[in-house]
Amino acid sequence: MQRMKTDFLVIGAGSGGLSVAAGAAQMGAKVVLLEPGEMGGDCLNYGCVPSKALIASASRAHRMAHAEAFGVADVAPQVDYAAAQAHVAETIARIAPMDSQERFEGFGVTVIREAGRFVSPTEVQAGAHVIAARRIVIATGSSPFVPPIPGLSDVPYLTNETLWQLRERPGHLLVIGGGPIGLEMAQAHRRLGSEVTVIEAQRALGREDPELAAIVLEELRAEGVTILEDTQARTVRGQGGAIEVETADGAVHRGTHLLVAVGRRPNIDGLGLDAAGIETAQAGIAVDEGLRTTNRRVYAIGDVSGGPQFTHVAGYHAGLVVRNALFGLPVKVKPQILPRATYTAPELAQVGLTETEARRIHGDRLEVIRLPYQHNDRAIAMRQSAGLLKVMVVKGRPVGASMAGAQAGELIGLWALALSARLKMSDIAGMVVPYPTIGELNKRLAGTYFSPRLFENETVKKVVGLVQRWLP
Ligand SMILES: Cc1cc2nc3c(=O)[nH]c(=O)nc-3n(C[C@H](O)[C@H](O)[C@H](O)COP(=O)(O)OP(=O)(O)OC[C@H]3O[C@@H](n4cnc5c(N)ncnc54)[C@H](O)[C@@H]3O)c2cc1C
Ligand SMILES: NC(=O)c1ccc[n+]([C@@H]2O[C@H](COP(=O)([O-])OP(=O)(O)OC[C@H]3O[C@@H](n4cnc5c(N)ncnc54)[C@H](O)[C@@H]3O)[C@@H](O)[C@H]2O)c1
Repeated sequence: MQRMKTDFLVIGAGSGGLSVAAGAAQMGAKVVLLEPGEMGGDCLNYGCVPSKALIASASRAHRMAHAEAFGVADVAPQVDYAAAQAHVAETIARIAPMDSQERFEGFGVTVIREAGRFVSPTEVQAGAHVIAARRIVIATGSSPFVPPIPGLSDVPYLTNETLWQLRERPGHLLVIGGGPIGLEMAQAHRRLGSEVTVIEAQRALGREDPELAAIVLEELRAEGVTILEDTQARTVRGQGGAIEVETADGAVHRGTHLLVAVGRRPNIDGLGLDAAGIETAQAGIAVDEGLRTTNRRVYAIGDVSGGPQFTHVAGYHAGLVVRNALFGLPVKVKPQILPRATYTAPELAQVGLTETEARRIHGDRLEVIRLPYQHNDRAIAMRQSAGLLKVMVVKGRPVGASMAGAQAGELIGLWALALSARLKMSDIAGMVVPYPTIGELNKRLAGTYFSPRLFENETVKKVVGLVQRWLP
């Protein structure tokens, strides 16, 4: 057994762990990083990157098939699914050097390609190494949750870990789960030419503002994705190429392939948390507002800590932990500044409070400012004018923003800044943006907040009248 000592031990080289390791090592700390699987974790290898690459292929196919309105003849795209998956693999390969062992060793990080397991409150065993560390960061992420549906384990099913190995296009893809994974992949496959049926036990995109989710669901349905809501998958049977899902209403849905996307479970098995006095909660490792576990020397970040499961959240957690552990600065997670986006077309994005949450918290003080995309010249030119922005405002400051429409994932960035920097609506209204851009929607929405105050205000009218009388 080889014994080592370090300042920082990071368990898991995904979005969160890599950010901690890079930050801490480049600021002079001694860092050991453990990873038994692929460097880069879920996001690079099985999540964000492959899904967005496949969505890009699907978007190309869709545009070819829907060009006529622009004066360009529609063509039926000849989809080579294996080549689309090769594009996915190439995208991963192009990004992988950023997360590679070599790059991190270049920062001075000791990378050990083994799984870590606590053997005491301050020590972790990884293969033939026992590493004692002053601070330990658990960043082991999450895995697809596979529900105990009778028959599921007897049929070949896909998850986000195996979908990217598929080389034959599914003739009919059945998807259990209408969350972001299910719907992003449902639309991508439909656009690449598969029949797609989504089976959702409750409401599809159930975490989102229902009015905005409806805009996305309407488009997916219009493109031919069958989305069944309030429909629970009860049993699964069949074999590769001929799979049946029976739902609670007794209906039988037949397809060639099955994708299971019903949420995630935290990667805590085999970590030996008991040996370190680390407790778990329902959704993952229990942490306080500063991401410390019940063992004060150990932090948990990213998906395994049970909060919102996004790459940018894992990265944000990493920044807080580095600040706290290296400089002793107090840190606190601010859930209200964390955005999210679902990359369907149209996109769906959220930061801060939804309308329902804001109404519950702020009651009558809440103003909801709405702006449909149909007023945006660029959206009209691109025939992408289906969409809606809603911003929740209290006393002149935004407390939440929700939107569905083209580039919503880009538009939400400004509201994420507004919430984190506590900007006022007047700051957004005062910004000048280039014409014609989709981004003008943000400024125009802020203008909509002020228009009744300026244009329907008798005092303003009197002041203007007076000033005009005195001006030469
Ligand atoms: C299909 C899909 C699409 C997604 N799309 C997006 C998106 O568009 N945008 C977005 O923000 N998020 C997206 N996500 C979520 C995002 O991938 C995760 O939130 C993010 O990867 C979490 O980072 P993490 O560091 O917590 O975990 P991960 O990135 O999963 O890294 C955890 C690492 O820990 C390793 N590990 C596990 N156990 C051990 C152990 N005992 N010892 C050492 N190492 C261990 C794992 O092998 C893994 O490499 C998507 C997820 C999926 C599944
Ligand atoms: N664009 C992005 O940022 C992005 C994309 C994909 C995934 N992610 C992350 O990954 C996480 C996991 O995504 P997900 O879509 O797997 O999970 P999810 O929890 O968001 O959605 C799963 C859905 O499956 C449904 N469900 C559960 N059991 C079912 C059953 N037996 N039959 C039918 N439906 C059932 C649930 O009601 C829920 O709507 C997301 O919450 C998100 O944090 C992010």
